[in-house]
Amino acid sequence: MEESGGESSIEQLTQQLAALTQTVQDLQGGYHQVQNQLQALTAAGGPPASAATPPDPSLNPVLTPLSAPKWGLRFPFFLENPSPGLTVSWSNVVLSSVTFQVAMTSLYDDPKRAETAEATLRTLQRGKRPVEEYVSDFRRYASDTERNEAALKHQFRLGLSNSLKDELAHVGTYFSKIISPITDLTSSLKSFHWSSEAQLAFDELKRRFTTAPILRHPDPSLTFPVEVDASKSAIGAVLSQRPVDGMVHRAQGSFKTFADRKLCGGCRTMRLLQLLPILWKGLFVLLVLGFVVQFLGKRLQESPPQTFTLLPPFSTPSTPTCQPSSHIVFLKTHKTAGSTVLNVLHRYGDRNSLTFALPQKYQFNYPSFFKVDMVKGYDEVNKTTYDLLCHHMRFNLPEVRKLMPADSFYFTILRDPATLAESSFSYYHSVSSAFKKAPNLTEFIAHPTHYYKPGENGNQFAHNFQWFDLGLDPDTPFNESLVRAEVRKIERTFQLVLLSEYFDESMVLLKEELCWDLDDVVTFKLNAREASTPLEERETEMLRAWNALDWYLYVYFNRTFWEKVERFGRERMDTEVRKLKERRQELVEICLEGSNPVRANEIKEKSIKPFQFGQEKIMGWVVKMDLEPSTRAWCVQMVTPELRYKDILGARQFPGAV
Ligand SMILES: Nc1ncnc2c1ncn2[C@@H]1O[C@H](COP(=O)(O)OS(=O)(=O)O)[C@@H](OP(=O)(O)O)[C@H]1O
Repeated sequence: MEESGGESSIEQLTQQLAALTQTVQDLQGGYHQVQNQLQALTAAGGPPASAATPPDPSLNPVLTPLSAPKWGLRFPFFLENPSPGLTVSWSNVVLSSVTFQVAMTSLYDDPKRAETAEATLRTLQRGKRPVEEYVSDFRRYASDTERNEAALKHQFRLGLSNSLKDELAHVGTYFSKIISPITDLTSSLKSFHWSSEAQLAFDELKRRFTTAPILRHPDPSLTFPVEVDASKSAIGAVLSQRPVDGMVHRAQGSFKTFADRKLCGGCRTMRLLQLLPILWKGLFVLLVLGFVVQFLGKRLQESPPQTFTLLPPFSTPSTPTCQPSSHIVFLKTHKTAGSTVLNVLHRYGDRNSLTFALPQKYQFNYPSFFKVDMVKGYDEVNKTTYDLLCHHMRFNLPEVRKLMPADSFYFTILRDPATLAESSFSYYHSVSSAFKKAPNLTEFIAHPTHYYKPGENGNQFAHNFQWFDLGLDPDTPFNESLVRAEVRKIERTFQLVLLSEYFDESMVLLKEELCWDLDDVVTFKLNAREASTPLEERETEMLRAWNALDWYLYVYFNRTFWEKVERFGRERMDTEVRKLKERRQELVEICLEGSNPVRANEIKEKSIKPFQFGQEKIMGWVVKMDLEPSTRAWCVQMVTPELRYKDILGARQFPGAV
């Protein structure tokens, strides 16, 4: 858990518990008041108040741990009416205990509680996003009519997750039919066209989201599922019912943040919508929640902090306005600063316990097309999904979609094909048949077709390299309308295309899109060569002409990049880039010996030595030794080379695997 201010997580948890206990007392007070009013009414001969049915003592709730979480994140406990003969349940422990403390002590001894809570914590740590938050984001977008029109459409364009579709389907009987013109747009088989039907569906959806919900009484004869959710920074529970109409009816919800950052969607205060008829059960829910808070608190206190605490924080966290993304596809193109971007993703996933779709071995069988069976741990039957997919591959969208959640954020990075070709020539000289045949770069530039034959070994490195990585044919003759059509398809898939020449601006846009913090995207340059060969202007032009498909791609996304910067605001971008550079400098001074990268042989620590390949010297960094351990761990993460970090993540994700 991240520290906020000087308050420890356990102190915050204790406060949460105290607040919950207070709420329980309030509920008890409310219940007695209602009882008194009922008695007064009955004594006066008035009609019994149907909304305030007193709890039936025969409805003693039972807490049942589910064998497997049914809806991903949710949720381990159900309250049910017991069958005759059922033995002691936790609820009985809670309800018959003299004090809350006594009840908690008994609960700690229950082995099932520990198992279930641990499983919950594991699932929750994966950082999946609850449907409720998605929906509440939607509501927020939808109600802010003018300004967020584009944002709402964008949400649809990203694709709706299955759980969200489920949730939306419950909003109205014909709802799924209503939105089908929009959900169809997310199909990989169709191109994205915002039709008039989509607009109508969109308007209807918006109307439904912004109209008030209708309250109804819960049915005391039915089950009340308790949905519990927690992350490192918050915990929440919702009591709901799914009566015969099949719709989810939320009865009561509580959401508490442990620290005041970034949980905009969930910063809801306790709402007691239908308090009276469920008073008795509501009381129980809060007791359960209290125990979960205590338990998680104990766990968090026991586990070592995963994030740095002694580095000075960059700035006071701002008021949250968005929800951080944790489902991400990054197409790591070659020789485009992808390793530096990858380090950002490795660190973020590592610190937030996200799951990575990792290659079985070194790479996803590059240069073959990506396939799901190349992913470690992928289970065809259970359709495993992952939070992050970010290692080198030849892109293959239908296969990627099989294992990445529908709401994943797709992005990639491009570089001017001329400088990329210069880097590629030196790096892949020994593995590309075309490069091997050419006596030097100048000769290759002068007569590329003399050396290059399509399909020969390693020749993807020598011609329209980025086009190839994107899953397209690098030897397609240039035809503007066909190329434009392909590029538009790429644009529909990737929400953001970064440029390695504008790396800092790229990181600011990325941070903005993912709703991350500045510290998440601060980097040291990785995988850089000691020296490069400067290109003459004419050579640059010739390399761009030889790689015409890549050049078209680059020019197109250069334009969209700067349009994004315009929308972001030029001045704002300048300010953010300045902050990023300042923070990088600060971290250089904290973490590194010297401010320049060094050759591998000058780095004594084996785990951070840069991987060497090809003719050139690949540079790395020396991390200061005399740092406080958590600060040092942070610094080491920032310079850990790609393959080493991949192995660390693999070992964590598949403990015991060879
Ligand atoms: N922050 C930043 N800004 C600009 N450029 C950067 C940055 N980080 C890495 N680089 C340059 O990217 C080149 C390495 O790219 P990759 O890491 O994608 O290479 S690889 O395909 O993973 O081997 C390599 O380029 P060359 O030095 O020309 O080979 C790096 O210098």
